[in-house]
Amino acid sequence: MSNPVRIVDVAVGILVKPDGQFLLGSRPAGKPFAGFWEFPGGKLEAGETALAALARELFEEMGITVTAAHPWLTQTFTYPHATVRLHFFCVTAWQGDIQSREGQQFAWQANRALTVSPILPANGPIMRGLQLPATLALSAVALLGPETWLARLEQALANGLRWLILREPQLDGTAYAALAREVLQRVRAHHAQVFLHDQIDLARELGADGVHLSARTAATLNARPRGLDWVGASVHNATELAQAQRIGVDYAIAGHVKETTSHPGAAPLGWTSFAALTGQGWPFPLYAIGGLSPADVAQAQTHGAHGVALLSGAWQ
Ligand SMILES: Nc1nc2c([nH]c(=O)n2[C@@H]2O[C@H](COP(=O)(O)OP(=O)(O)OP(=O)(O)O)[C@@H](O)[C@H]2O)c(=O)[nH]1
Ligand SMILES: [Mg+2]
Repeated sequence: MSNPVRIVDVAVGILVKPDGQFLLGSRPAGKPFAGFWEFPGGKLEAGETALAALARELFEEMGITVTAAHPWLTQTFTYPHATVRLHFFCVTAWQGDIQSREGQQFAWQANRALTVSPILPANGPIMRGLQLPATLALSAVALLGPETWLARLEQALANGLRWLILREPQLDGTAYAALAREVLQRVRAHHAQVFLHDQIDLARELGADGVHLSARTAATLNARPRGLDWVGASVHNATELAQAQRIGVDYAIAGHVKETTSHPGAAPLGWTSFAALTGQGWPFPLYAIGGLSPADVAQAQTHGAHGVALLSGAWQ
């Protein structure tokens, strides 16, 4: 008789400092993968929620009391010894000094400059997800006209804009390609990243950082487009999220959350339905979109988002 696969639920905490550094700990001797680096956390007990397990484990392992944490993403990974479902949380505030209660070492790490290794095998996509900024901007040529928007773009770059999706469905192929060339040149000077919208071949040709897929285009793909660093998708429901997962996106944008002038008449999801979607546990970070501003980041995160995607809100 074959046993059904038993899934071990694990709550994992990514302690993040305001400067973006996060904490890794070394796995104590005697456990599987001893000496590997991981985020603190451990298995859920019977009847326990992931958030309660997180608080208990972080207190047991490091003596801190979690005071602010939001769900981030969920990864399922099969090891030789077990299949684990890792419920990752971003922990942004805690009380107490971090103590090594299990003989583990701790190290604050900066993304893309890890000084410790090896990391637990399941955690690769996590490191990538941690590179994503809290706000993504969508271009607004249609809204503001090319000159005003390019001027606002310069301003936003000077103010720290890092990721831009160039989405201008009103432009024909030639005009879009010309804009993409211009924007890539400007944005590069600021070490920000540009994603082209639905234009996979053009993104490769121009060396853009990635492609952002409409839900409609994502639905036509069987696999992640090759040769691009980043692939994201827009989604509106669980079916589209499942398709995004199938093709292996790095992030998704879900909405729209509030009423927005760009989708007049379409009923907004609202935060409750948004949280129900994120709560299904997707293996990539999710951004909320639709009538949002940078001030909505914290609220989006309490509803399971990584951050917010902004259209008009990015250019004010
Ligand atoms: N804590 C933690 N566990 C992870 C991470 N990534 C990952 O694959 N795991 C896996 O999750 C599983 C459970 O984690 P754990 O060993 O910390 O569980 P625990 O604290 O309850 O330990 P215990 O059973 O000895 O009491 C292990 O199979 C571990 O390999 C991670 O970043 N942090
Ligand atoms: Mg543990």
